[in-house]
Amino acid sequence: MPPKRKPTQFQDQDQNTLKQPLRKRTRSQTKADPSSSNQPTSIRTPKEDTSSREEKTSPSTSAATTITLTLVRGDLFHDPHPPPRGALLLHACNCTGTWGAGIAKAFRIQYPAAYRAYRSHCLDNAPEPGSALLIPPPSPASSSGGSTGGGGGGEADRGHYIGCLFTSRGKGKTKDSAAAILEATGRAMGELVGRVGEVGEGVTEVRMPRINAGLFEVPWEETRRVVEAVEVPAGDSGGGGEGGGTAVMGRILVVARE
Ligand SMILES: Nc1ncnc2c1ncn2[C@@H]1O[C@H](COP(=O)(O)OP(=O)(O)OC[C@H]2O[C@H](OP(=O)(O)O)[C@H](O)[C@@H]2O)[C@@H](O)[C@H]1O
Repeated sequence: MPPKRKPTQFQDQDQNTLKQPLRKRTRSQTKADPSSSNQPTSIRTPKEDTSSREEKTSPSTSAATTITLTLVRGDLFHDPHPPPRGALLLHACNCTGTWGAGIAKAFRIQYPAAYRAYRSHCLDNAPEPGSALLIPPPSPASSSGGSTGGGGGGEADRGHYIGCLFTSRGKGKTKDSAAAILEATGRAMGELVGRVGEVGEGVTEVRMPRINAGLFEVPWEETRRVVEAVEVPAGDSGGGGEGGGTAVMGRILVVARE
């Protein structure tokens, strides 16, 4: 049952001051996830001055926990430090099966096995906007097979999960409207929270770029409000590890290049 979304009770903290980048790591036992045979798991249904300081934006506190976004300036794949093993990297995807430009293209080059999993999912299952796909780290064998001009074998060593948020059916000129993208973003994030709670006990931290803010042309503030209204079930820290499970989805690092 995906977590509900609360009406946006967005409380901007000091929007214009960014502090030092995060240094903290969320360490957890990185256990192999027994339920993932390296197969992606799909889900049906359904900042601001970015100088090199961090801005914590969190919604008003209430009994229910919602996602907190922490903005840091830098490059998703390198700052504030390279993603540790078990990191979950999210990005906004179209449903057509292509990561053709922007950060999606960088993902395709650096995570060729994940790209193949995403593409197969699109071709085989025709995902709808508002769904999400959680792709576990590949096994060494599967990530060496084939490449889309990418980083090849390093993918398995890095041990990163890739999270695809299907926020628009189309891309480029056929992308969905901003309103539709925002609506799909909330649902997709909610579904991903649920999925990470079910099979993501190996996830050590979650990071993403300012999704939808570039090629999808949706103002970042709008996406941020939607994401910070997504509920995260309190207390579930996954399969007994030090991290992982639903709780890790409660604190997402947003790495903004500009
Ligand atoms: N290394 C990096 N580190 C940190 N931030 C980085 C970065 N590289 C770029 N950014 C910034 O991250 C924001 C969103 O980056 P994007 O504009 O790419 O994505 P979007 O979410 O708006 O749109 C998705 C569609 O774009 C793709 O292209 P195709 O349709 O395949 O052709 C997909 O497949 C979808 O369809 C922008 O602020 C970029 O400046």
